[in-house]
Amino acid sequence: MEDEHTKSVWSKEIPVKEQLGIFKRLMHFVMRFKKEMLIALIGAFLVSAINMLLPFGLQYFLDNYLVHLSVPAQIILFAGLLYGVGSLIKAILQFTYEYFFALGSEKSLESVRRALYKKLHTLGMRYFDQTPAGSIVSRVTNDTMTLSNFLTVLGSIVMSFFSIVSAFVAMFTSNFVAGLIMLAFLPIMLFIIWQYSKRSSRLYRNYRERLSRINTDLNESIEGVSLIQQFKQEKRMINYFEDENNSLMKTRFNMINLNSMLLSPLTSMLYSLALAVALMYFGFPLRTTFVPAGVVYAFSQYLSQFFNPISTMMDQMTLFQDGIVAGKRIFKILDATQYEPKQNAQTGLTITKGKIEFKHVSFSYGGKNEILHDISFTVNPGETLGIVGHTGSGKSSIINVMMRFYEFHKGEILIDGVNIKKYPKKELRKKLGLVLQDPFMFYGDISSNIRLYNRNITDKQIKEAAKTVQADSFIEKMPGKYHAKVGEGGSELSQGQRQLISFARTLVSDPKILVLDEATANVDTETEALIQQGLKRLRKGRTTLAIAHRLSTIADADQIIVLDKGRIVERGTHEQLLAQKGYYYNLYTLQKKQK
Ligand SMILES: Nc1ncnc2c1ncn2[C@@H]1O[C@H](COP(=O)(O)OP(=O)(O)OP(=O)(O)O)[C@@H](O)[C@H]1O
Repeated sequence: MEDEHTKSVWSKEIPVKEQLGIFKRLMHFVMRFKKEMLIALIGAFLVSAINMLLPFGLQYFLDNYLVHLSVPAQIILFAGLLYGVGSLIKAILQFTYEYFFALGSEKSLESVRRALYKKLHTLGMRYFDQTPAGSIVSRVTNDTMTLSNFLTVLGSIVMSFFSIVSAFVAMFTSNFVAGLIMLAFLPIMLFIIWQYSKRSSRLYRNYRERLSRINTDLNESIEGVSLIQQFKQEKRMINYFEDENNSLMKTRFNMINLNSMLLSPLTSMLYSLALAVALMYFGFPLRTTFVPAGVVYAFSQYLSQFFNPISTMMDQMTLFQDGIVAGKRIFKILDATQYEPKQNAQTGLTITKGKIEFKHVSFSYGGKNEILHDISFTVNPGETLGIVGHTGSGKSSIINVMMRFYEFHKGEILIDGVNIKKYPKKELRKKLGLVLQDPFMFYGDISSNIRLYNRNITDKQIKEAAKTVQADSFIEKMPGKYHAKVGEGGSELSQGQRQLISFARTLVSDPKILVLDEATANVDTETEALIQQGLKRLRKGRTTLAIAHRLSTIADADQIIVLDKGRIVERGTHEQLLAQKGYYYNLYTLQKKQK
């Protein structure tokens, strides 16, 4: 999906200086594969040299032998053989150039993709809050593909450059004055290229913008199909799409017009003109010296070696610009600075007991609006802390700072008496188990979703864990059992089943501390009972922070804190809080009435 980020990049022209900067950085990736690129460059150079030599050889043969009526058969044979060998060497060199260039380009692209993916894993939640997932996917896939075109164009530009230079060298060697006359066509060509590039880049930007709008529309109408049908929005959507589609076609049409006017016809007209001028010069009646036919032949070859690459280059100019834009968007990710909160990897500290202390913790997502204010509590090893409060009161935010998804700037969080920031990330992730309301399922099977590709976990352990959290019975009923396929996002599993699998997943990783966002929605009473039992078993012997939407589920918690607008407004056990007849009491009675 294209997005606002995309649009802003397309609608603005990138200043030349910035384009050069992007180009240099892209070349940095390419230069990692110097060996391949150097071989390709030598290949391209030699191909151009042969392109220059072959007509030269033919010119020599024409002027020295073919003009005479009787040419010895050996000479003809030798000339034919020489030309054949030359063409064969050219083909081999062409292959070498293309092969090594493709190899270098693909390796460069692979390294760009790797760098992007690696970078994404260093970025914090803040980055993902601000960047639409669709745009990230499009950066890693589409934009790197666009870079592939860009590199192909780059190769063709190098090749064209060699071809143009060698054509000129050959023309000057063959006939200096004619070469000079042909040089006059160069500024004309450059002028046409300049004019073409100005117009085509504007049209191309326009085209991409419209295409991106169509993509966004399409995406919206697929994702929101139920809403569209429910509110009878089909007609409006179709009309809107038609308008966009029409504009796209018009822009595309303008592009085709420009290309069909400027691209081939103009260059081939100029080529014919140049050829005519050359022929006129060679056949000029007042000439005192005779110009041999071979020279005329070679000249016509050199002229086509000059004009053809120019029209190819013009044709590919938009792809080149496309590559620069793709590069800009890729570097935007590589330069992002919203890193995940830092942990100290050197300390080697381990979490053994699981005591949690929040001391005057305050937190904001963007650094402006404080969401959590002065939060303090202690949870002793093995105890459960229930967190309750209205929607938006800050429950998930407490989990977010506890899990180190976001950095907090005021106060302290201690685990086993040590500042949470001092634990290596690996230790933290190992000892803190997070169970979310709607757990994510990976593409694969049930067992890989429980094991999460940790090879140290045996099948037996998986089954034990599933049994403990009561997931085993439904897994055993599935076709394929523990190897039953799980599609993208686990859509063919019910929410309750996904919950139970995620419990098993957490149980096999055996964390010291559990962080739970309690599941409530859309499960039947039977599954609810299963989930509650599973949770109870999961919590056993572990320190637990649990967000509870249904208060009955944490009635047995050792301590409950009640949040309101990011502050703790009440704390105590279920009974103590009910007796206070405050927020908790009100929430509890409200929920009872709703039942
Ligand atoms: N990623 C985020 N970026 C910016 N603000 C956020 C983000 N997540 C939550 N908030 C804001 O922080 C406040 C607290 O949200 P939080 O999700 O912690 O509430 P909650 O109590 O868990 O709500 P719920 O019960 O609906 O899940 C809300 O005002 C919300 O708009």
